[in-house]
Amino acid sequence: MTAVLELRRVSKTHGSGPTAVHALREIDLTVRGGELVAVMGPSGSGKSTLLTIAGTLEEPTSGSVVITGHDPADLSRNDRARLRRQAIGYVFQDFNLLAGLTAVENVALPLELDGTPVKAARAAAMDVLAKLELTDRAARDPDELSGGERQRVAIARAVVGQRRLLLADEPTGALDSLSGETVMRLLRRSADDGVACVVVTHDARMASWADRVVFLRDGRLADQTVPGPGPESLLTPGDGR
Ligand SMILES: Nc1ncnc2c1ncn2[C@@H]1O[C@H](COP(=O)(O)OP(=O)(O)OP(=O)(O)O)[C@@H](O)[C@H]1O
Repeated sequence: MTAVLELRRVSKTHGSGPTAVHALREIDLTVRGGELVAVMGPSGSGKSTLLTIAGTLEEPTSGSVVITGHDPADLSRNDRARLRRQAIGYVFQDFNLLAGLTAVENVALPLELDGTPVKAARAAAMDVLAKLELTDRAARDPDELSGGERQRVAIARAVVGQRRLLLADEPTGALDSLSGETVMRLLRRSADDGVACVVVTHDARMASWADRVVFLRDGRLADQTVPGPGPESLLTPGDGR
């Protein structure tokens, strides 16, 4: 499969001088369609920064980002916004579902914003919700759903349409382990359908769903492993193996 996301020597520095924070240092990372990559590392190691830069929500201080062959820095504001809407799906820990819109309206929204007629957008949204076994929750408002259901709706919204890249920041963090497994299974299924998925997680069990785990330490890519048969293989990265 071709590369969907390429980070080339990406660095991000906040501020300057002695108080500068080097959130990322010369990160090289390529994620292909069909691949699920987990990003792990201690608090403050740069995981969220990596995700927001990969999602074009923030610009690197140096280095380049290529998404489906485009460097967002070379695109006009409008084209960058289109790339963001059409090619990239985001799942955040706090879901970000809009209150006052039903589940299906939330999922259809990105398509409608992009000009898909309402009826077609709702039909596509219902298809995705059905895949996530949420058909009977489609007409509910977010506050009438459980945490796990809300997270599945957020994933449905992230994958609706022809997204090539799915970025998830601690998508299982607020969930019990059963709901967390469901979310990881969905991300796995998206990857198996050809989407490039990057998921930040603290949880080695969740990372064991990935094809590859990258470890960040102090903004550097410290290690990469392929999950073994059990999650315990991820618990001691970089231990001299
Ligand atoms: N806007 C900002 N201004 C200054 N420093 C920032 C800013 N955003 C992030 N940082 C710093 O950059 C570093 C990396 O932050 P980031 O949020 O990417 O870490 P993380 O690995 O996601 O952490 P956590 O696991 O706690 O969410 C941290 O030291 C953080 O304090």
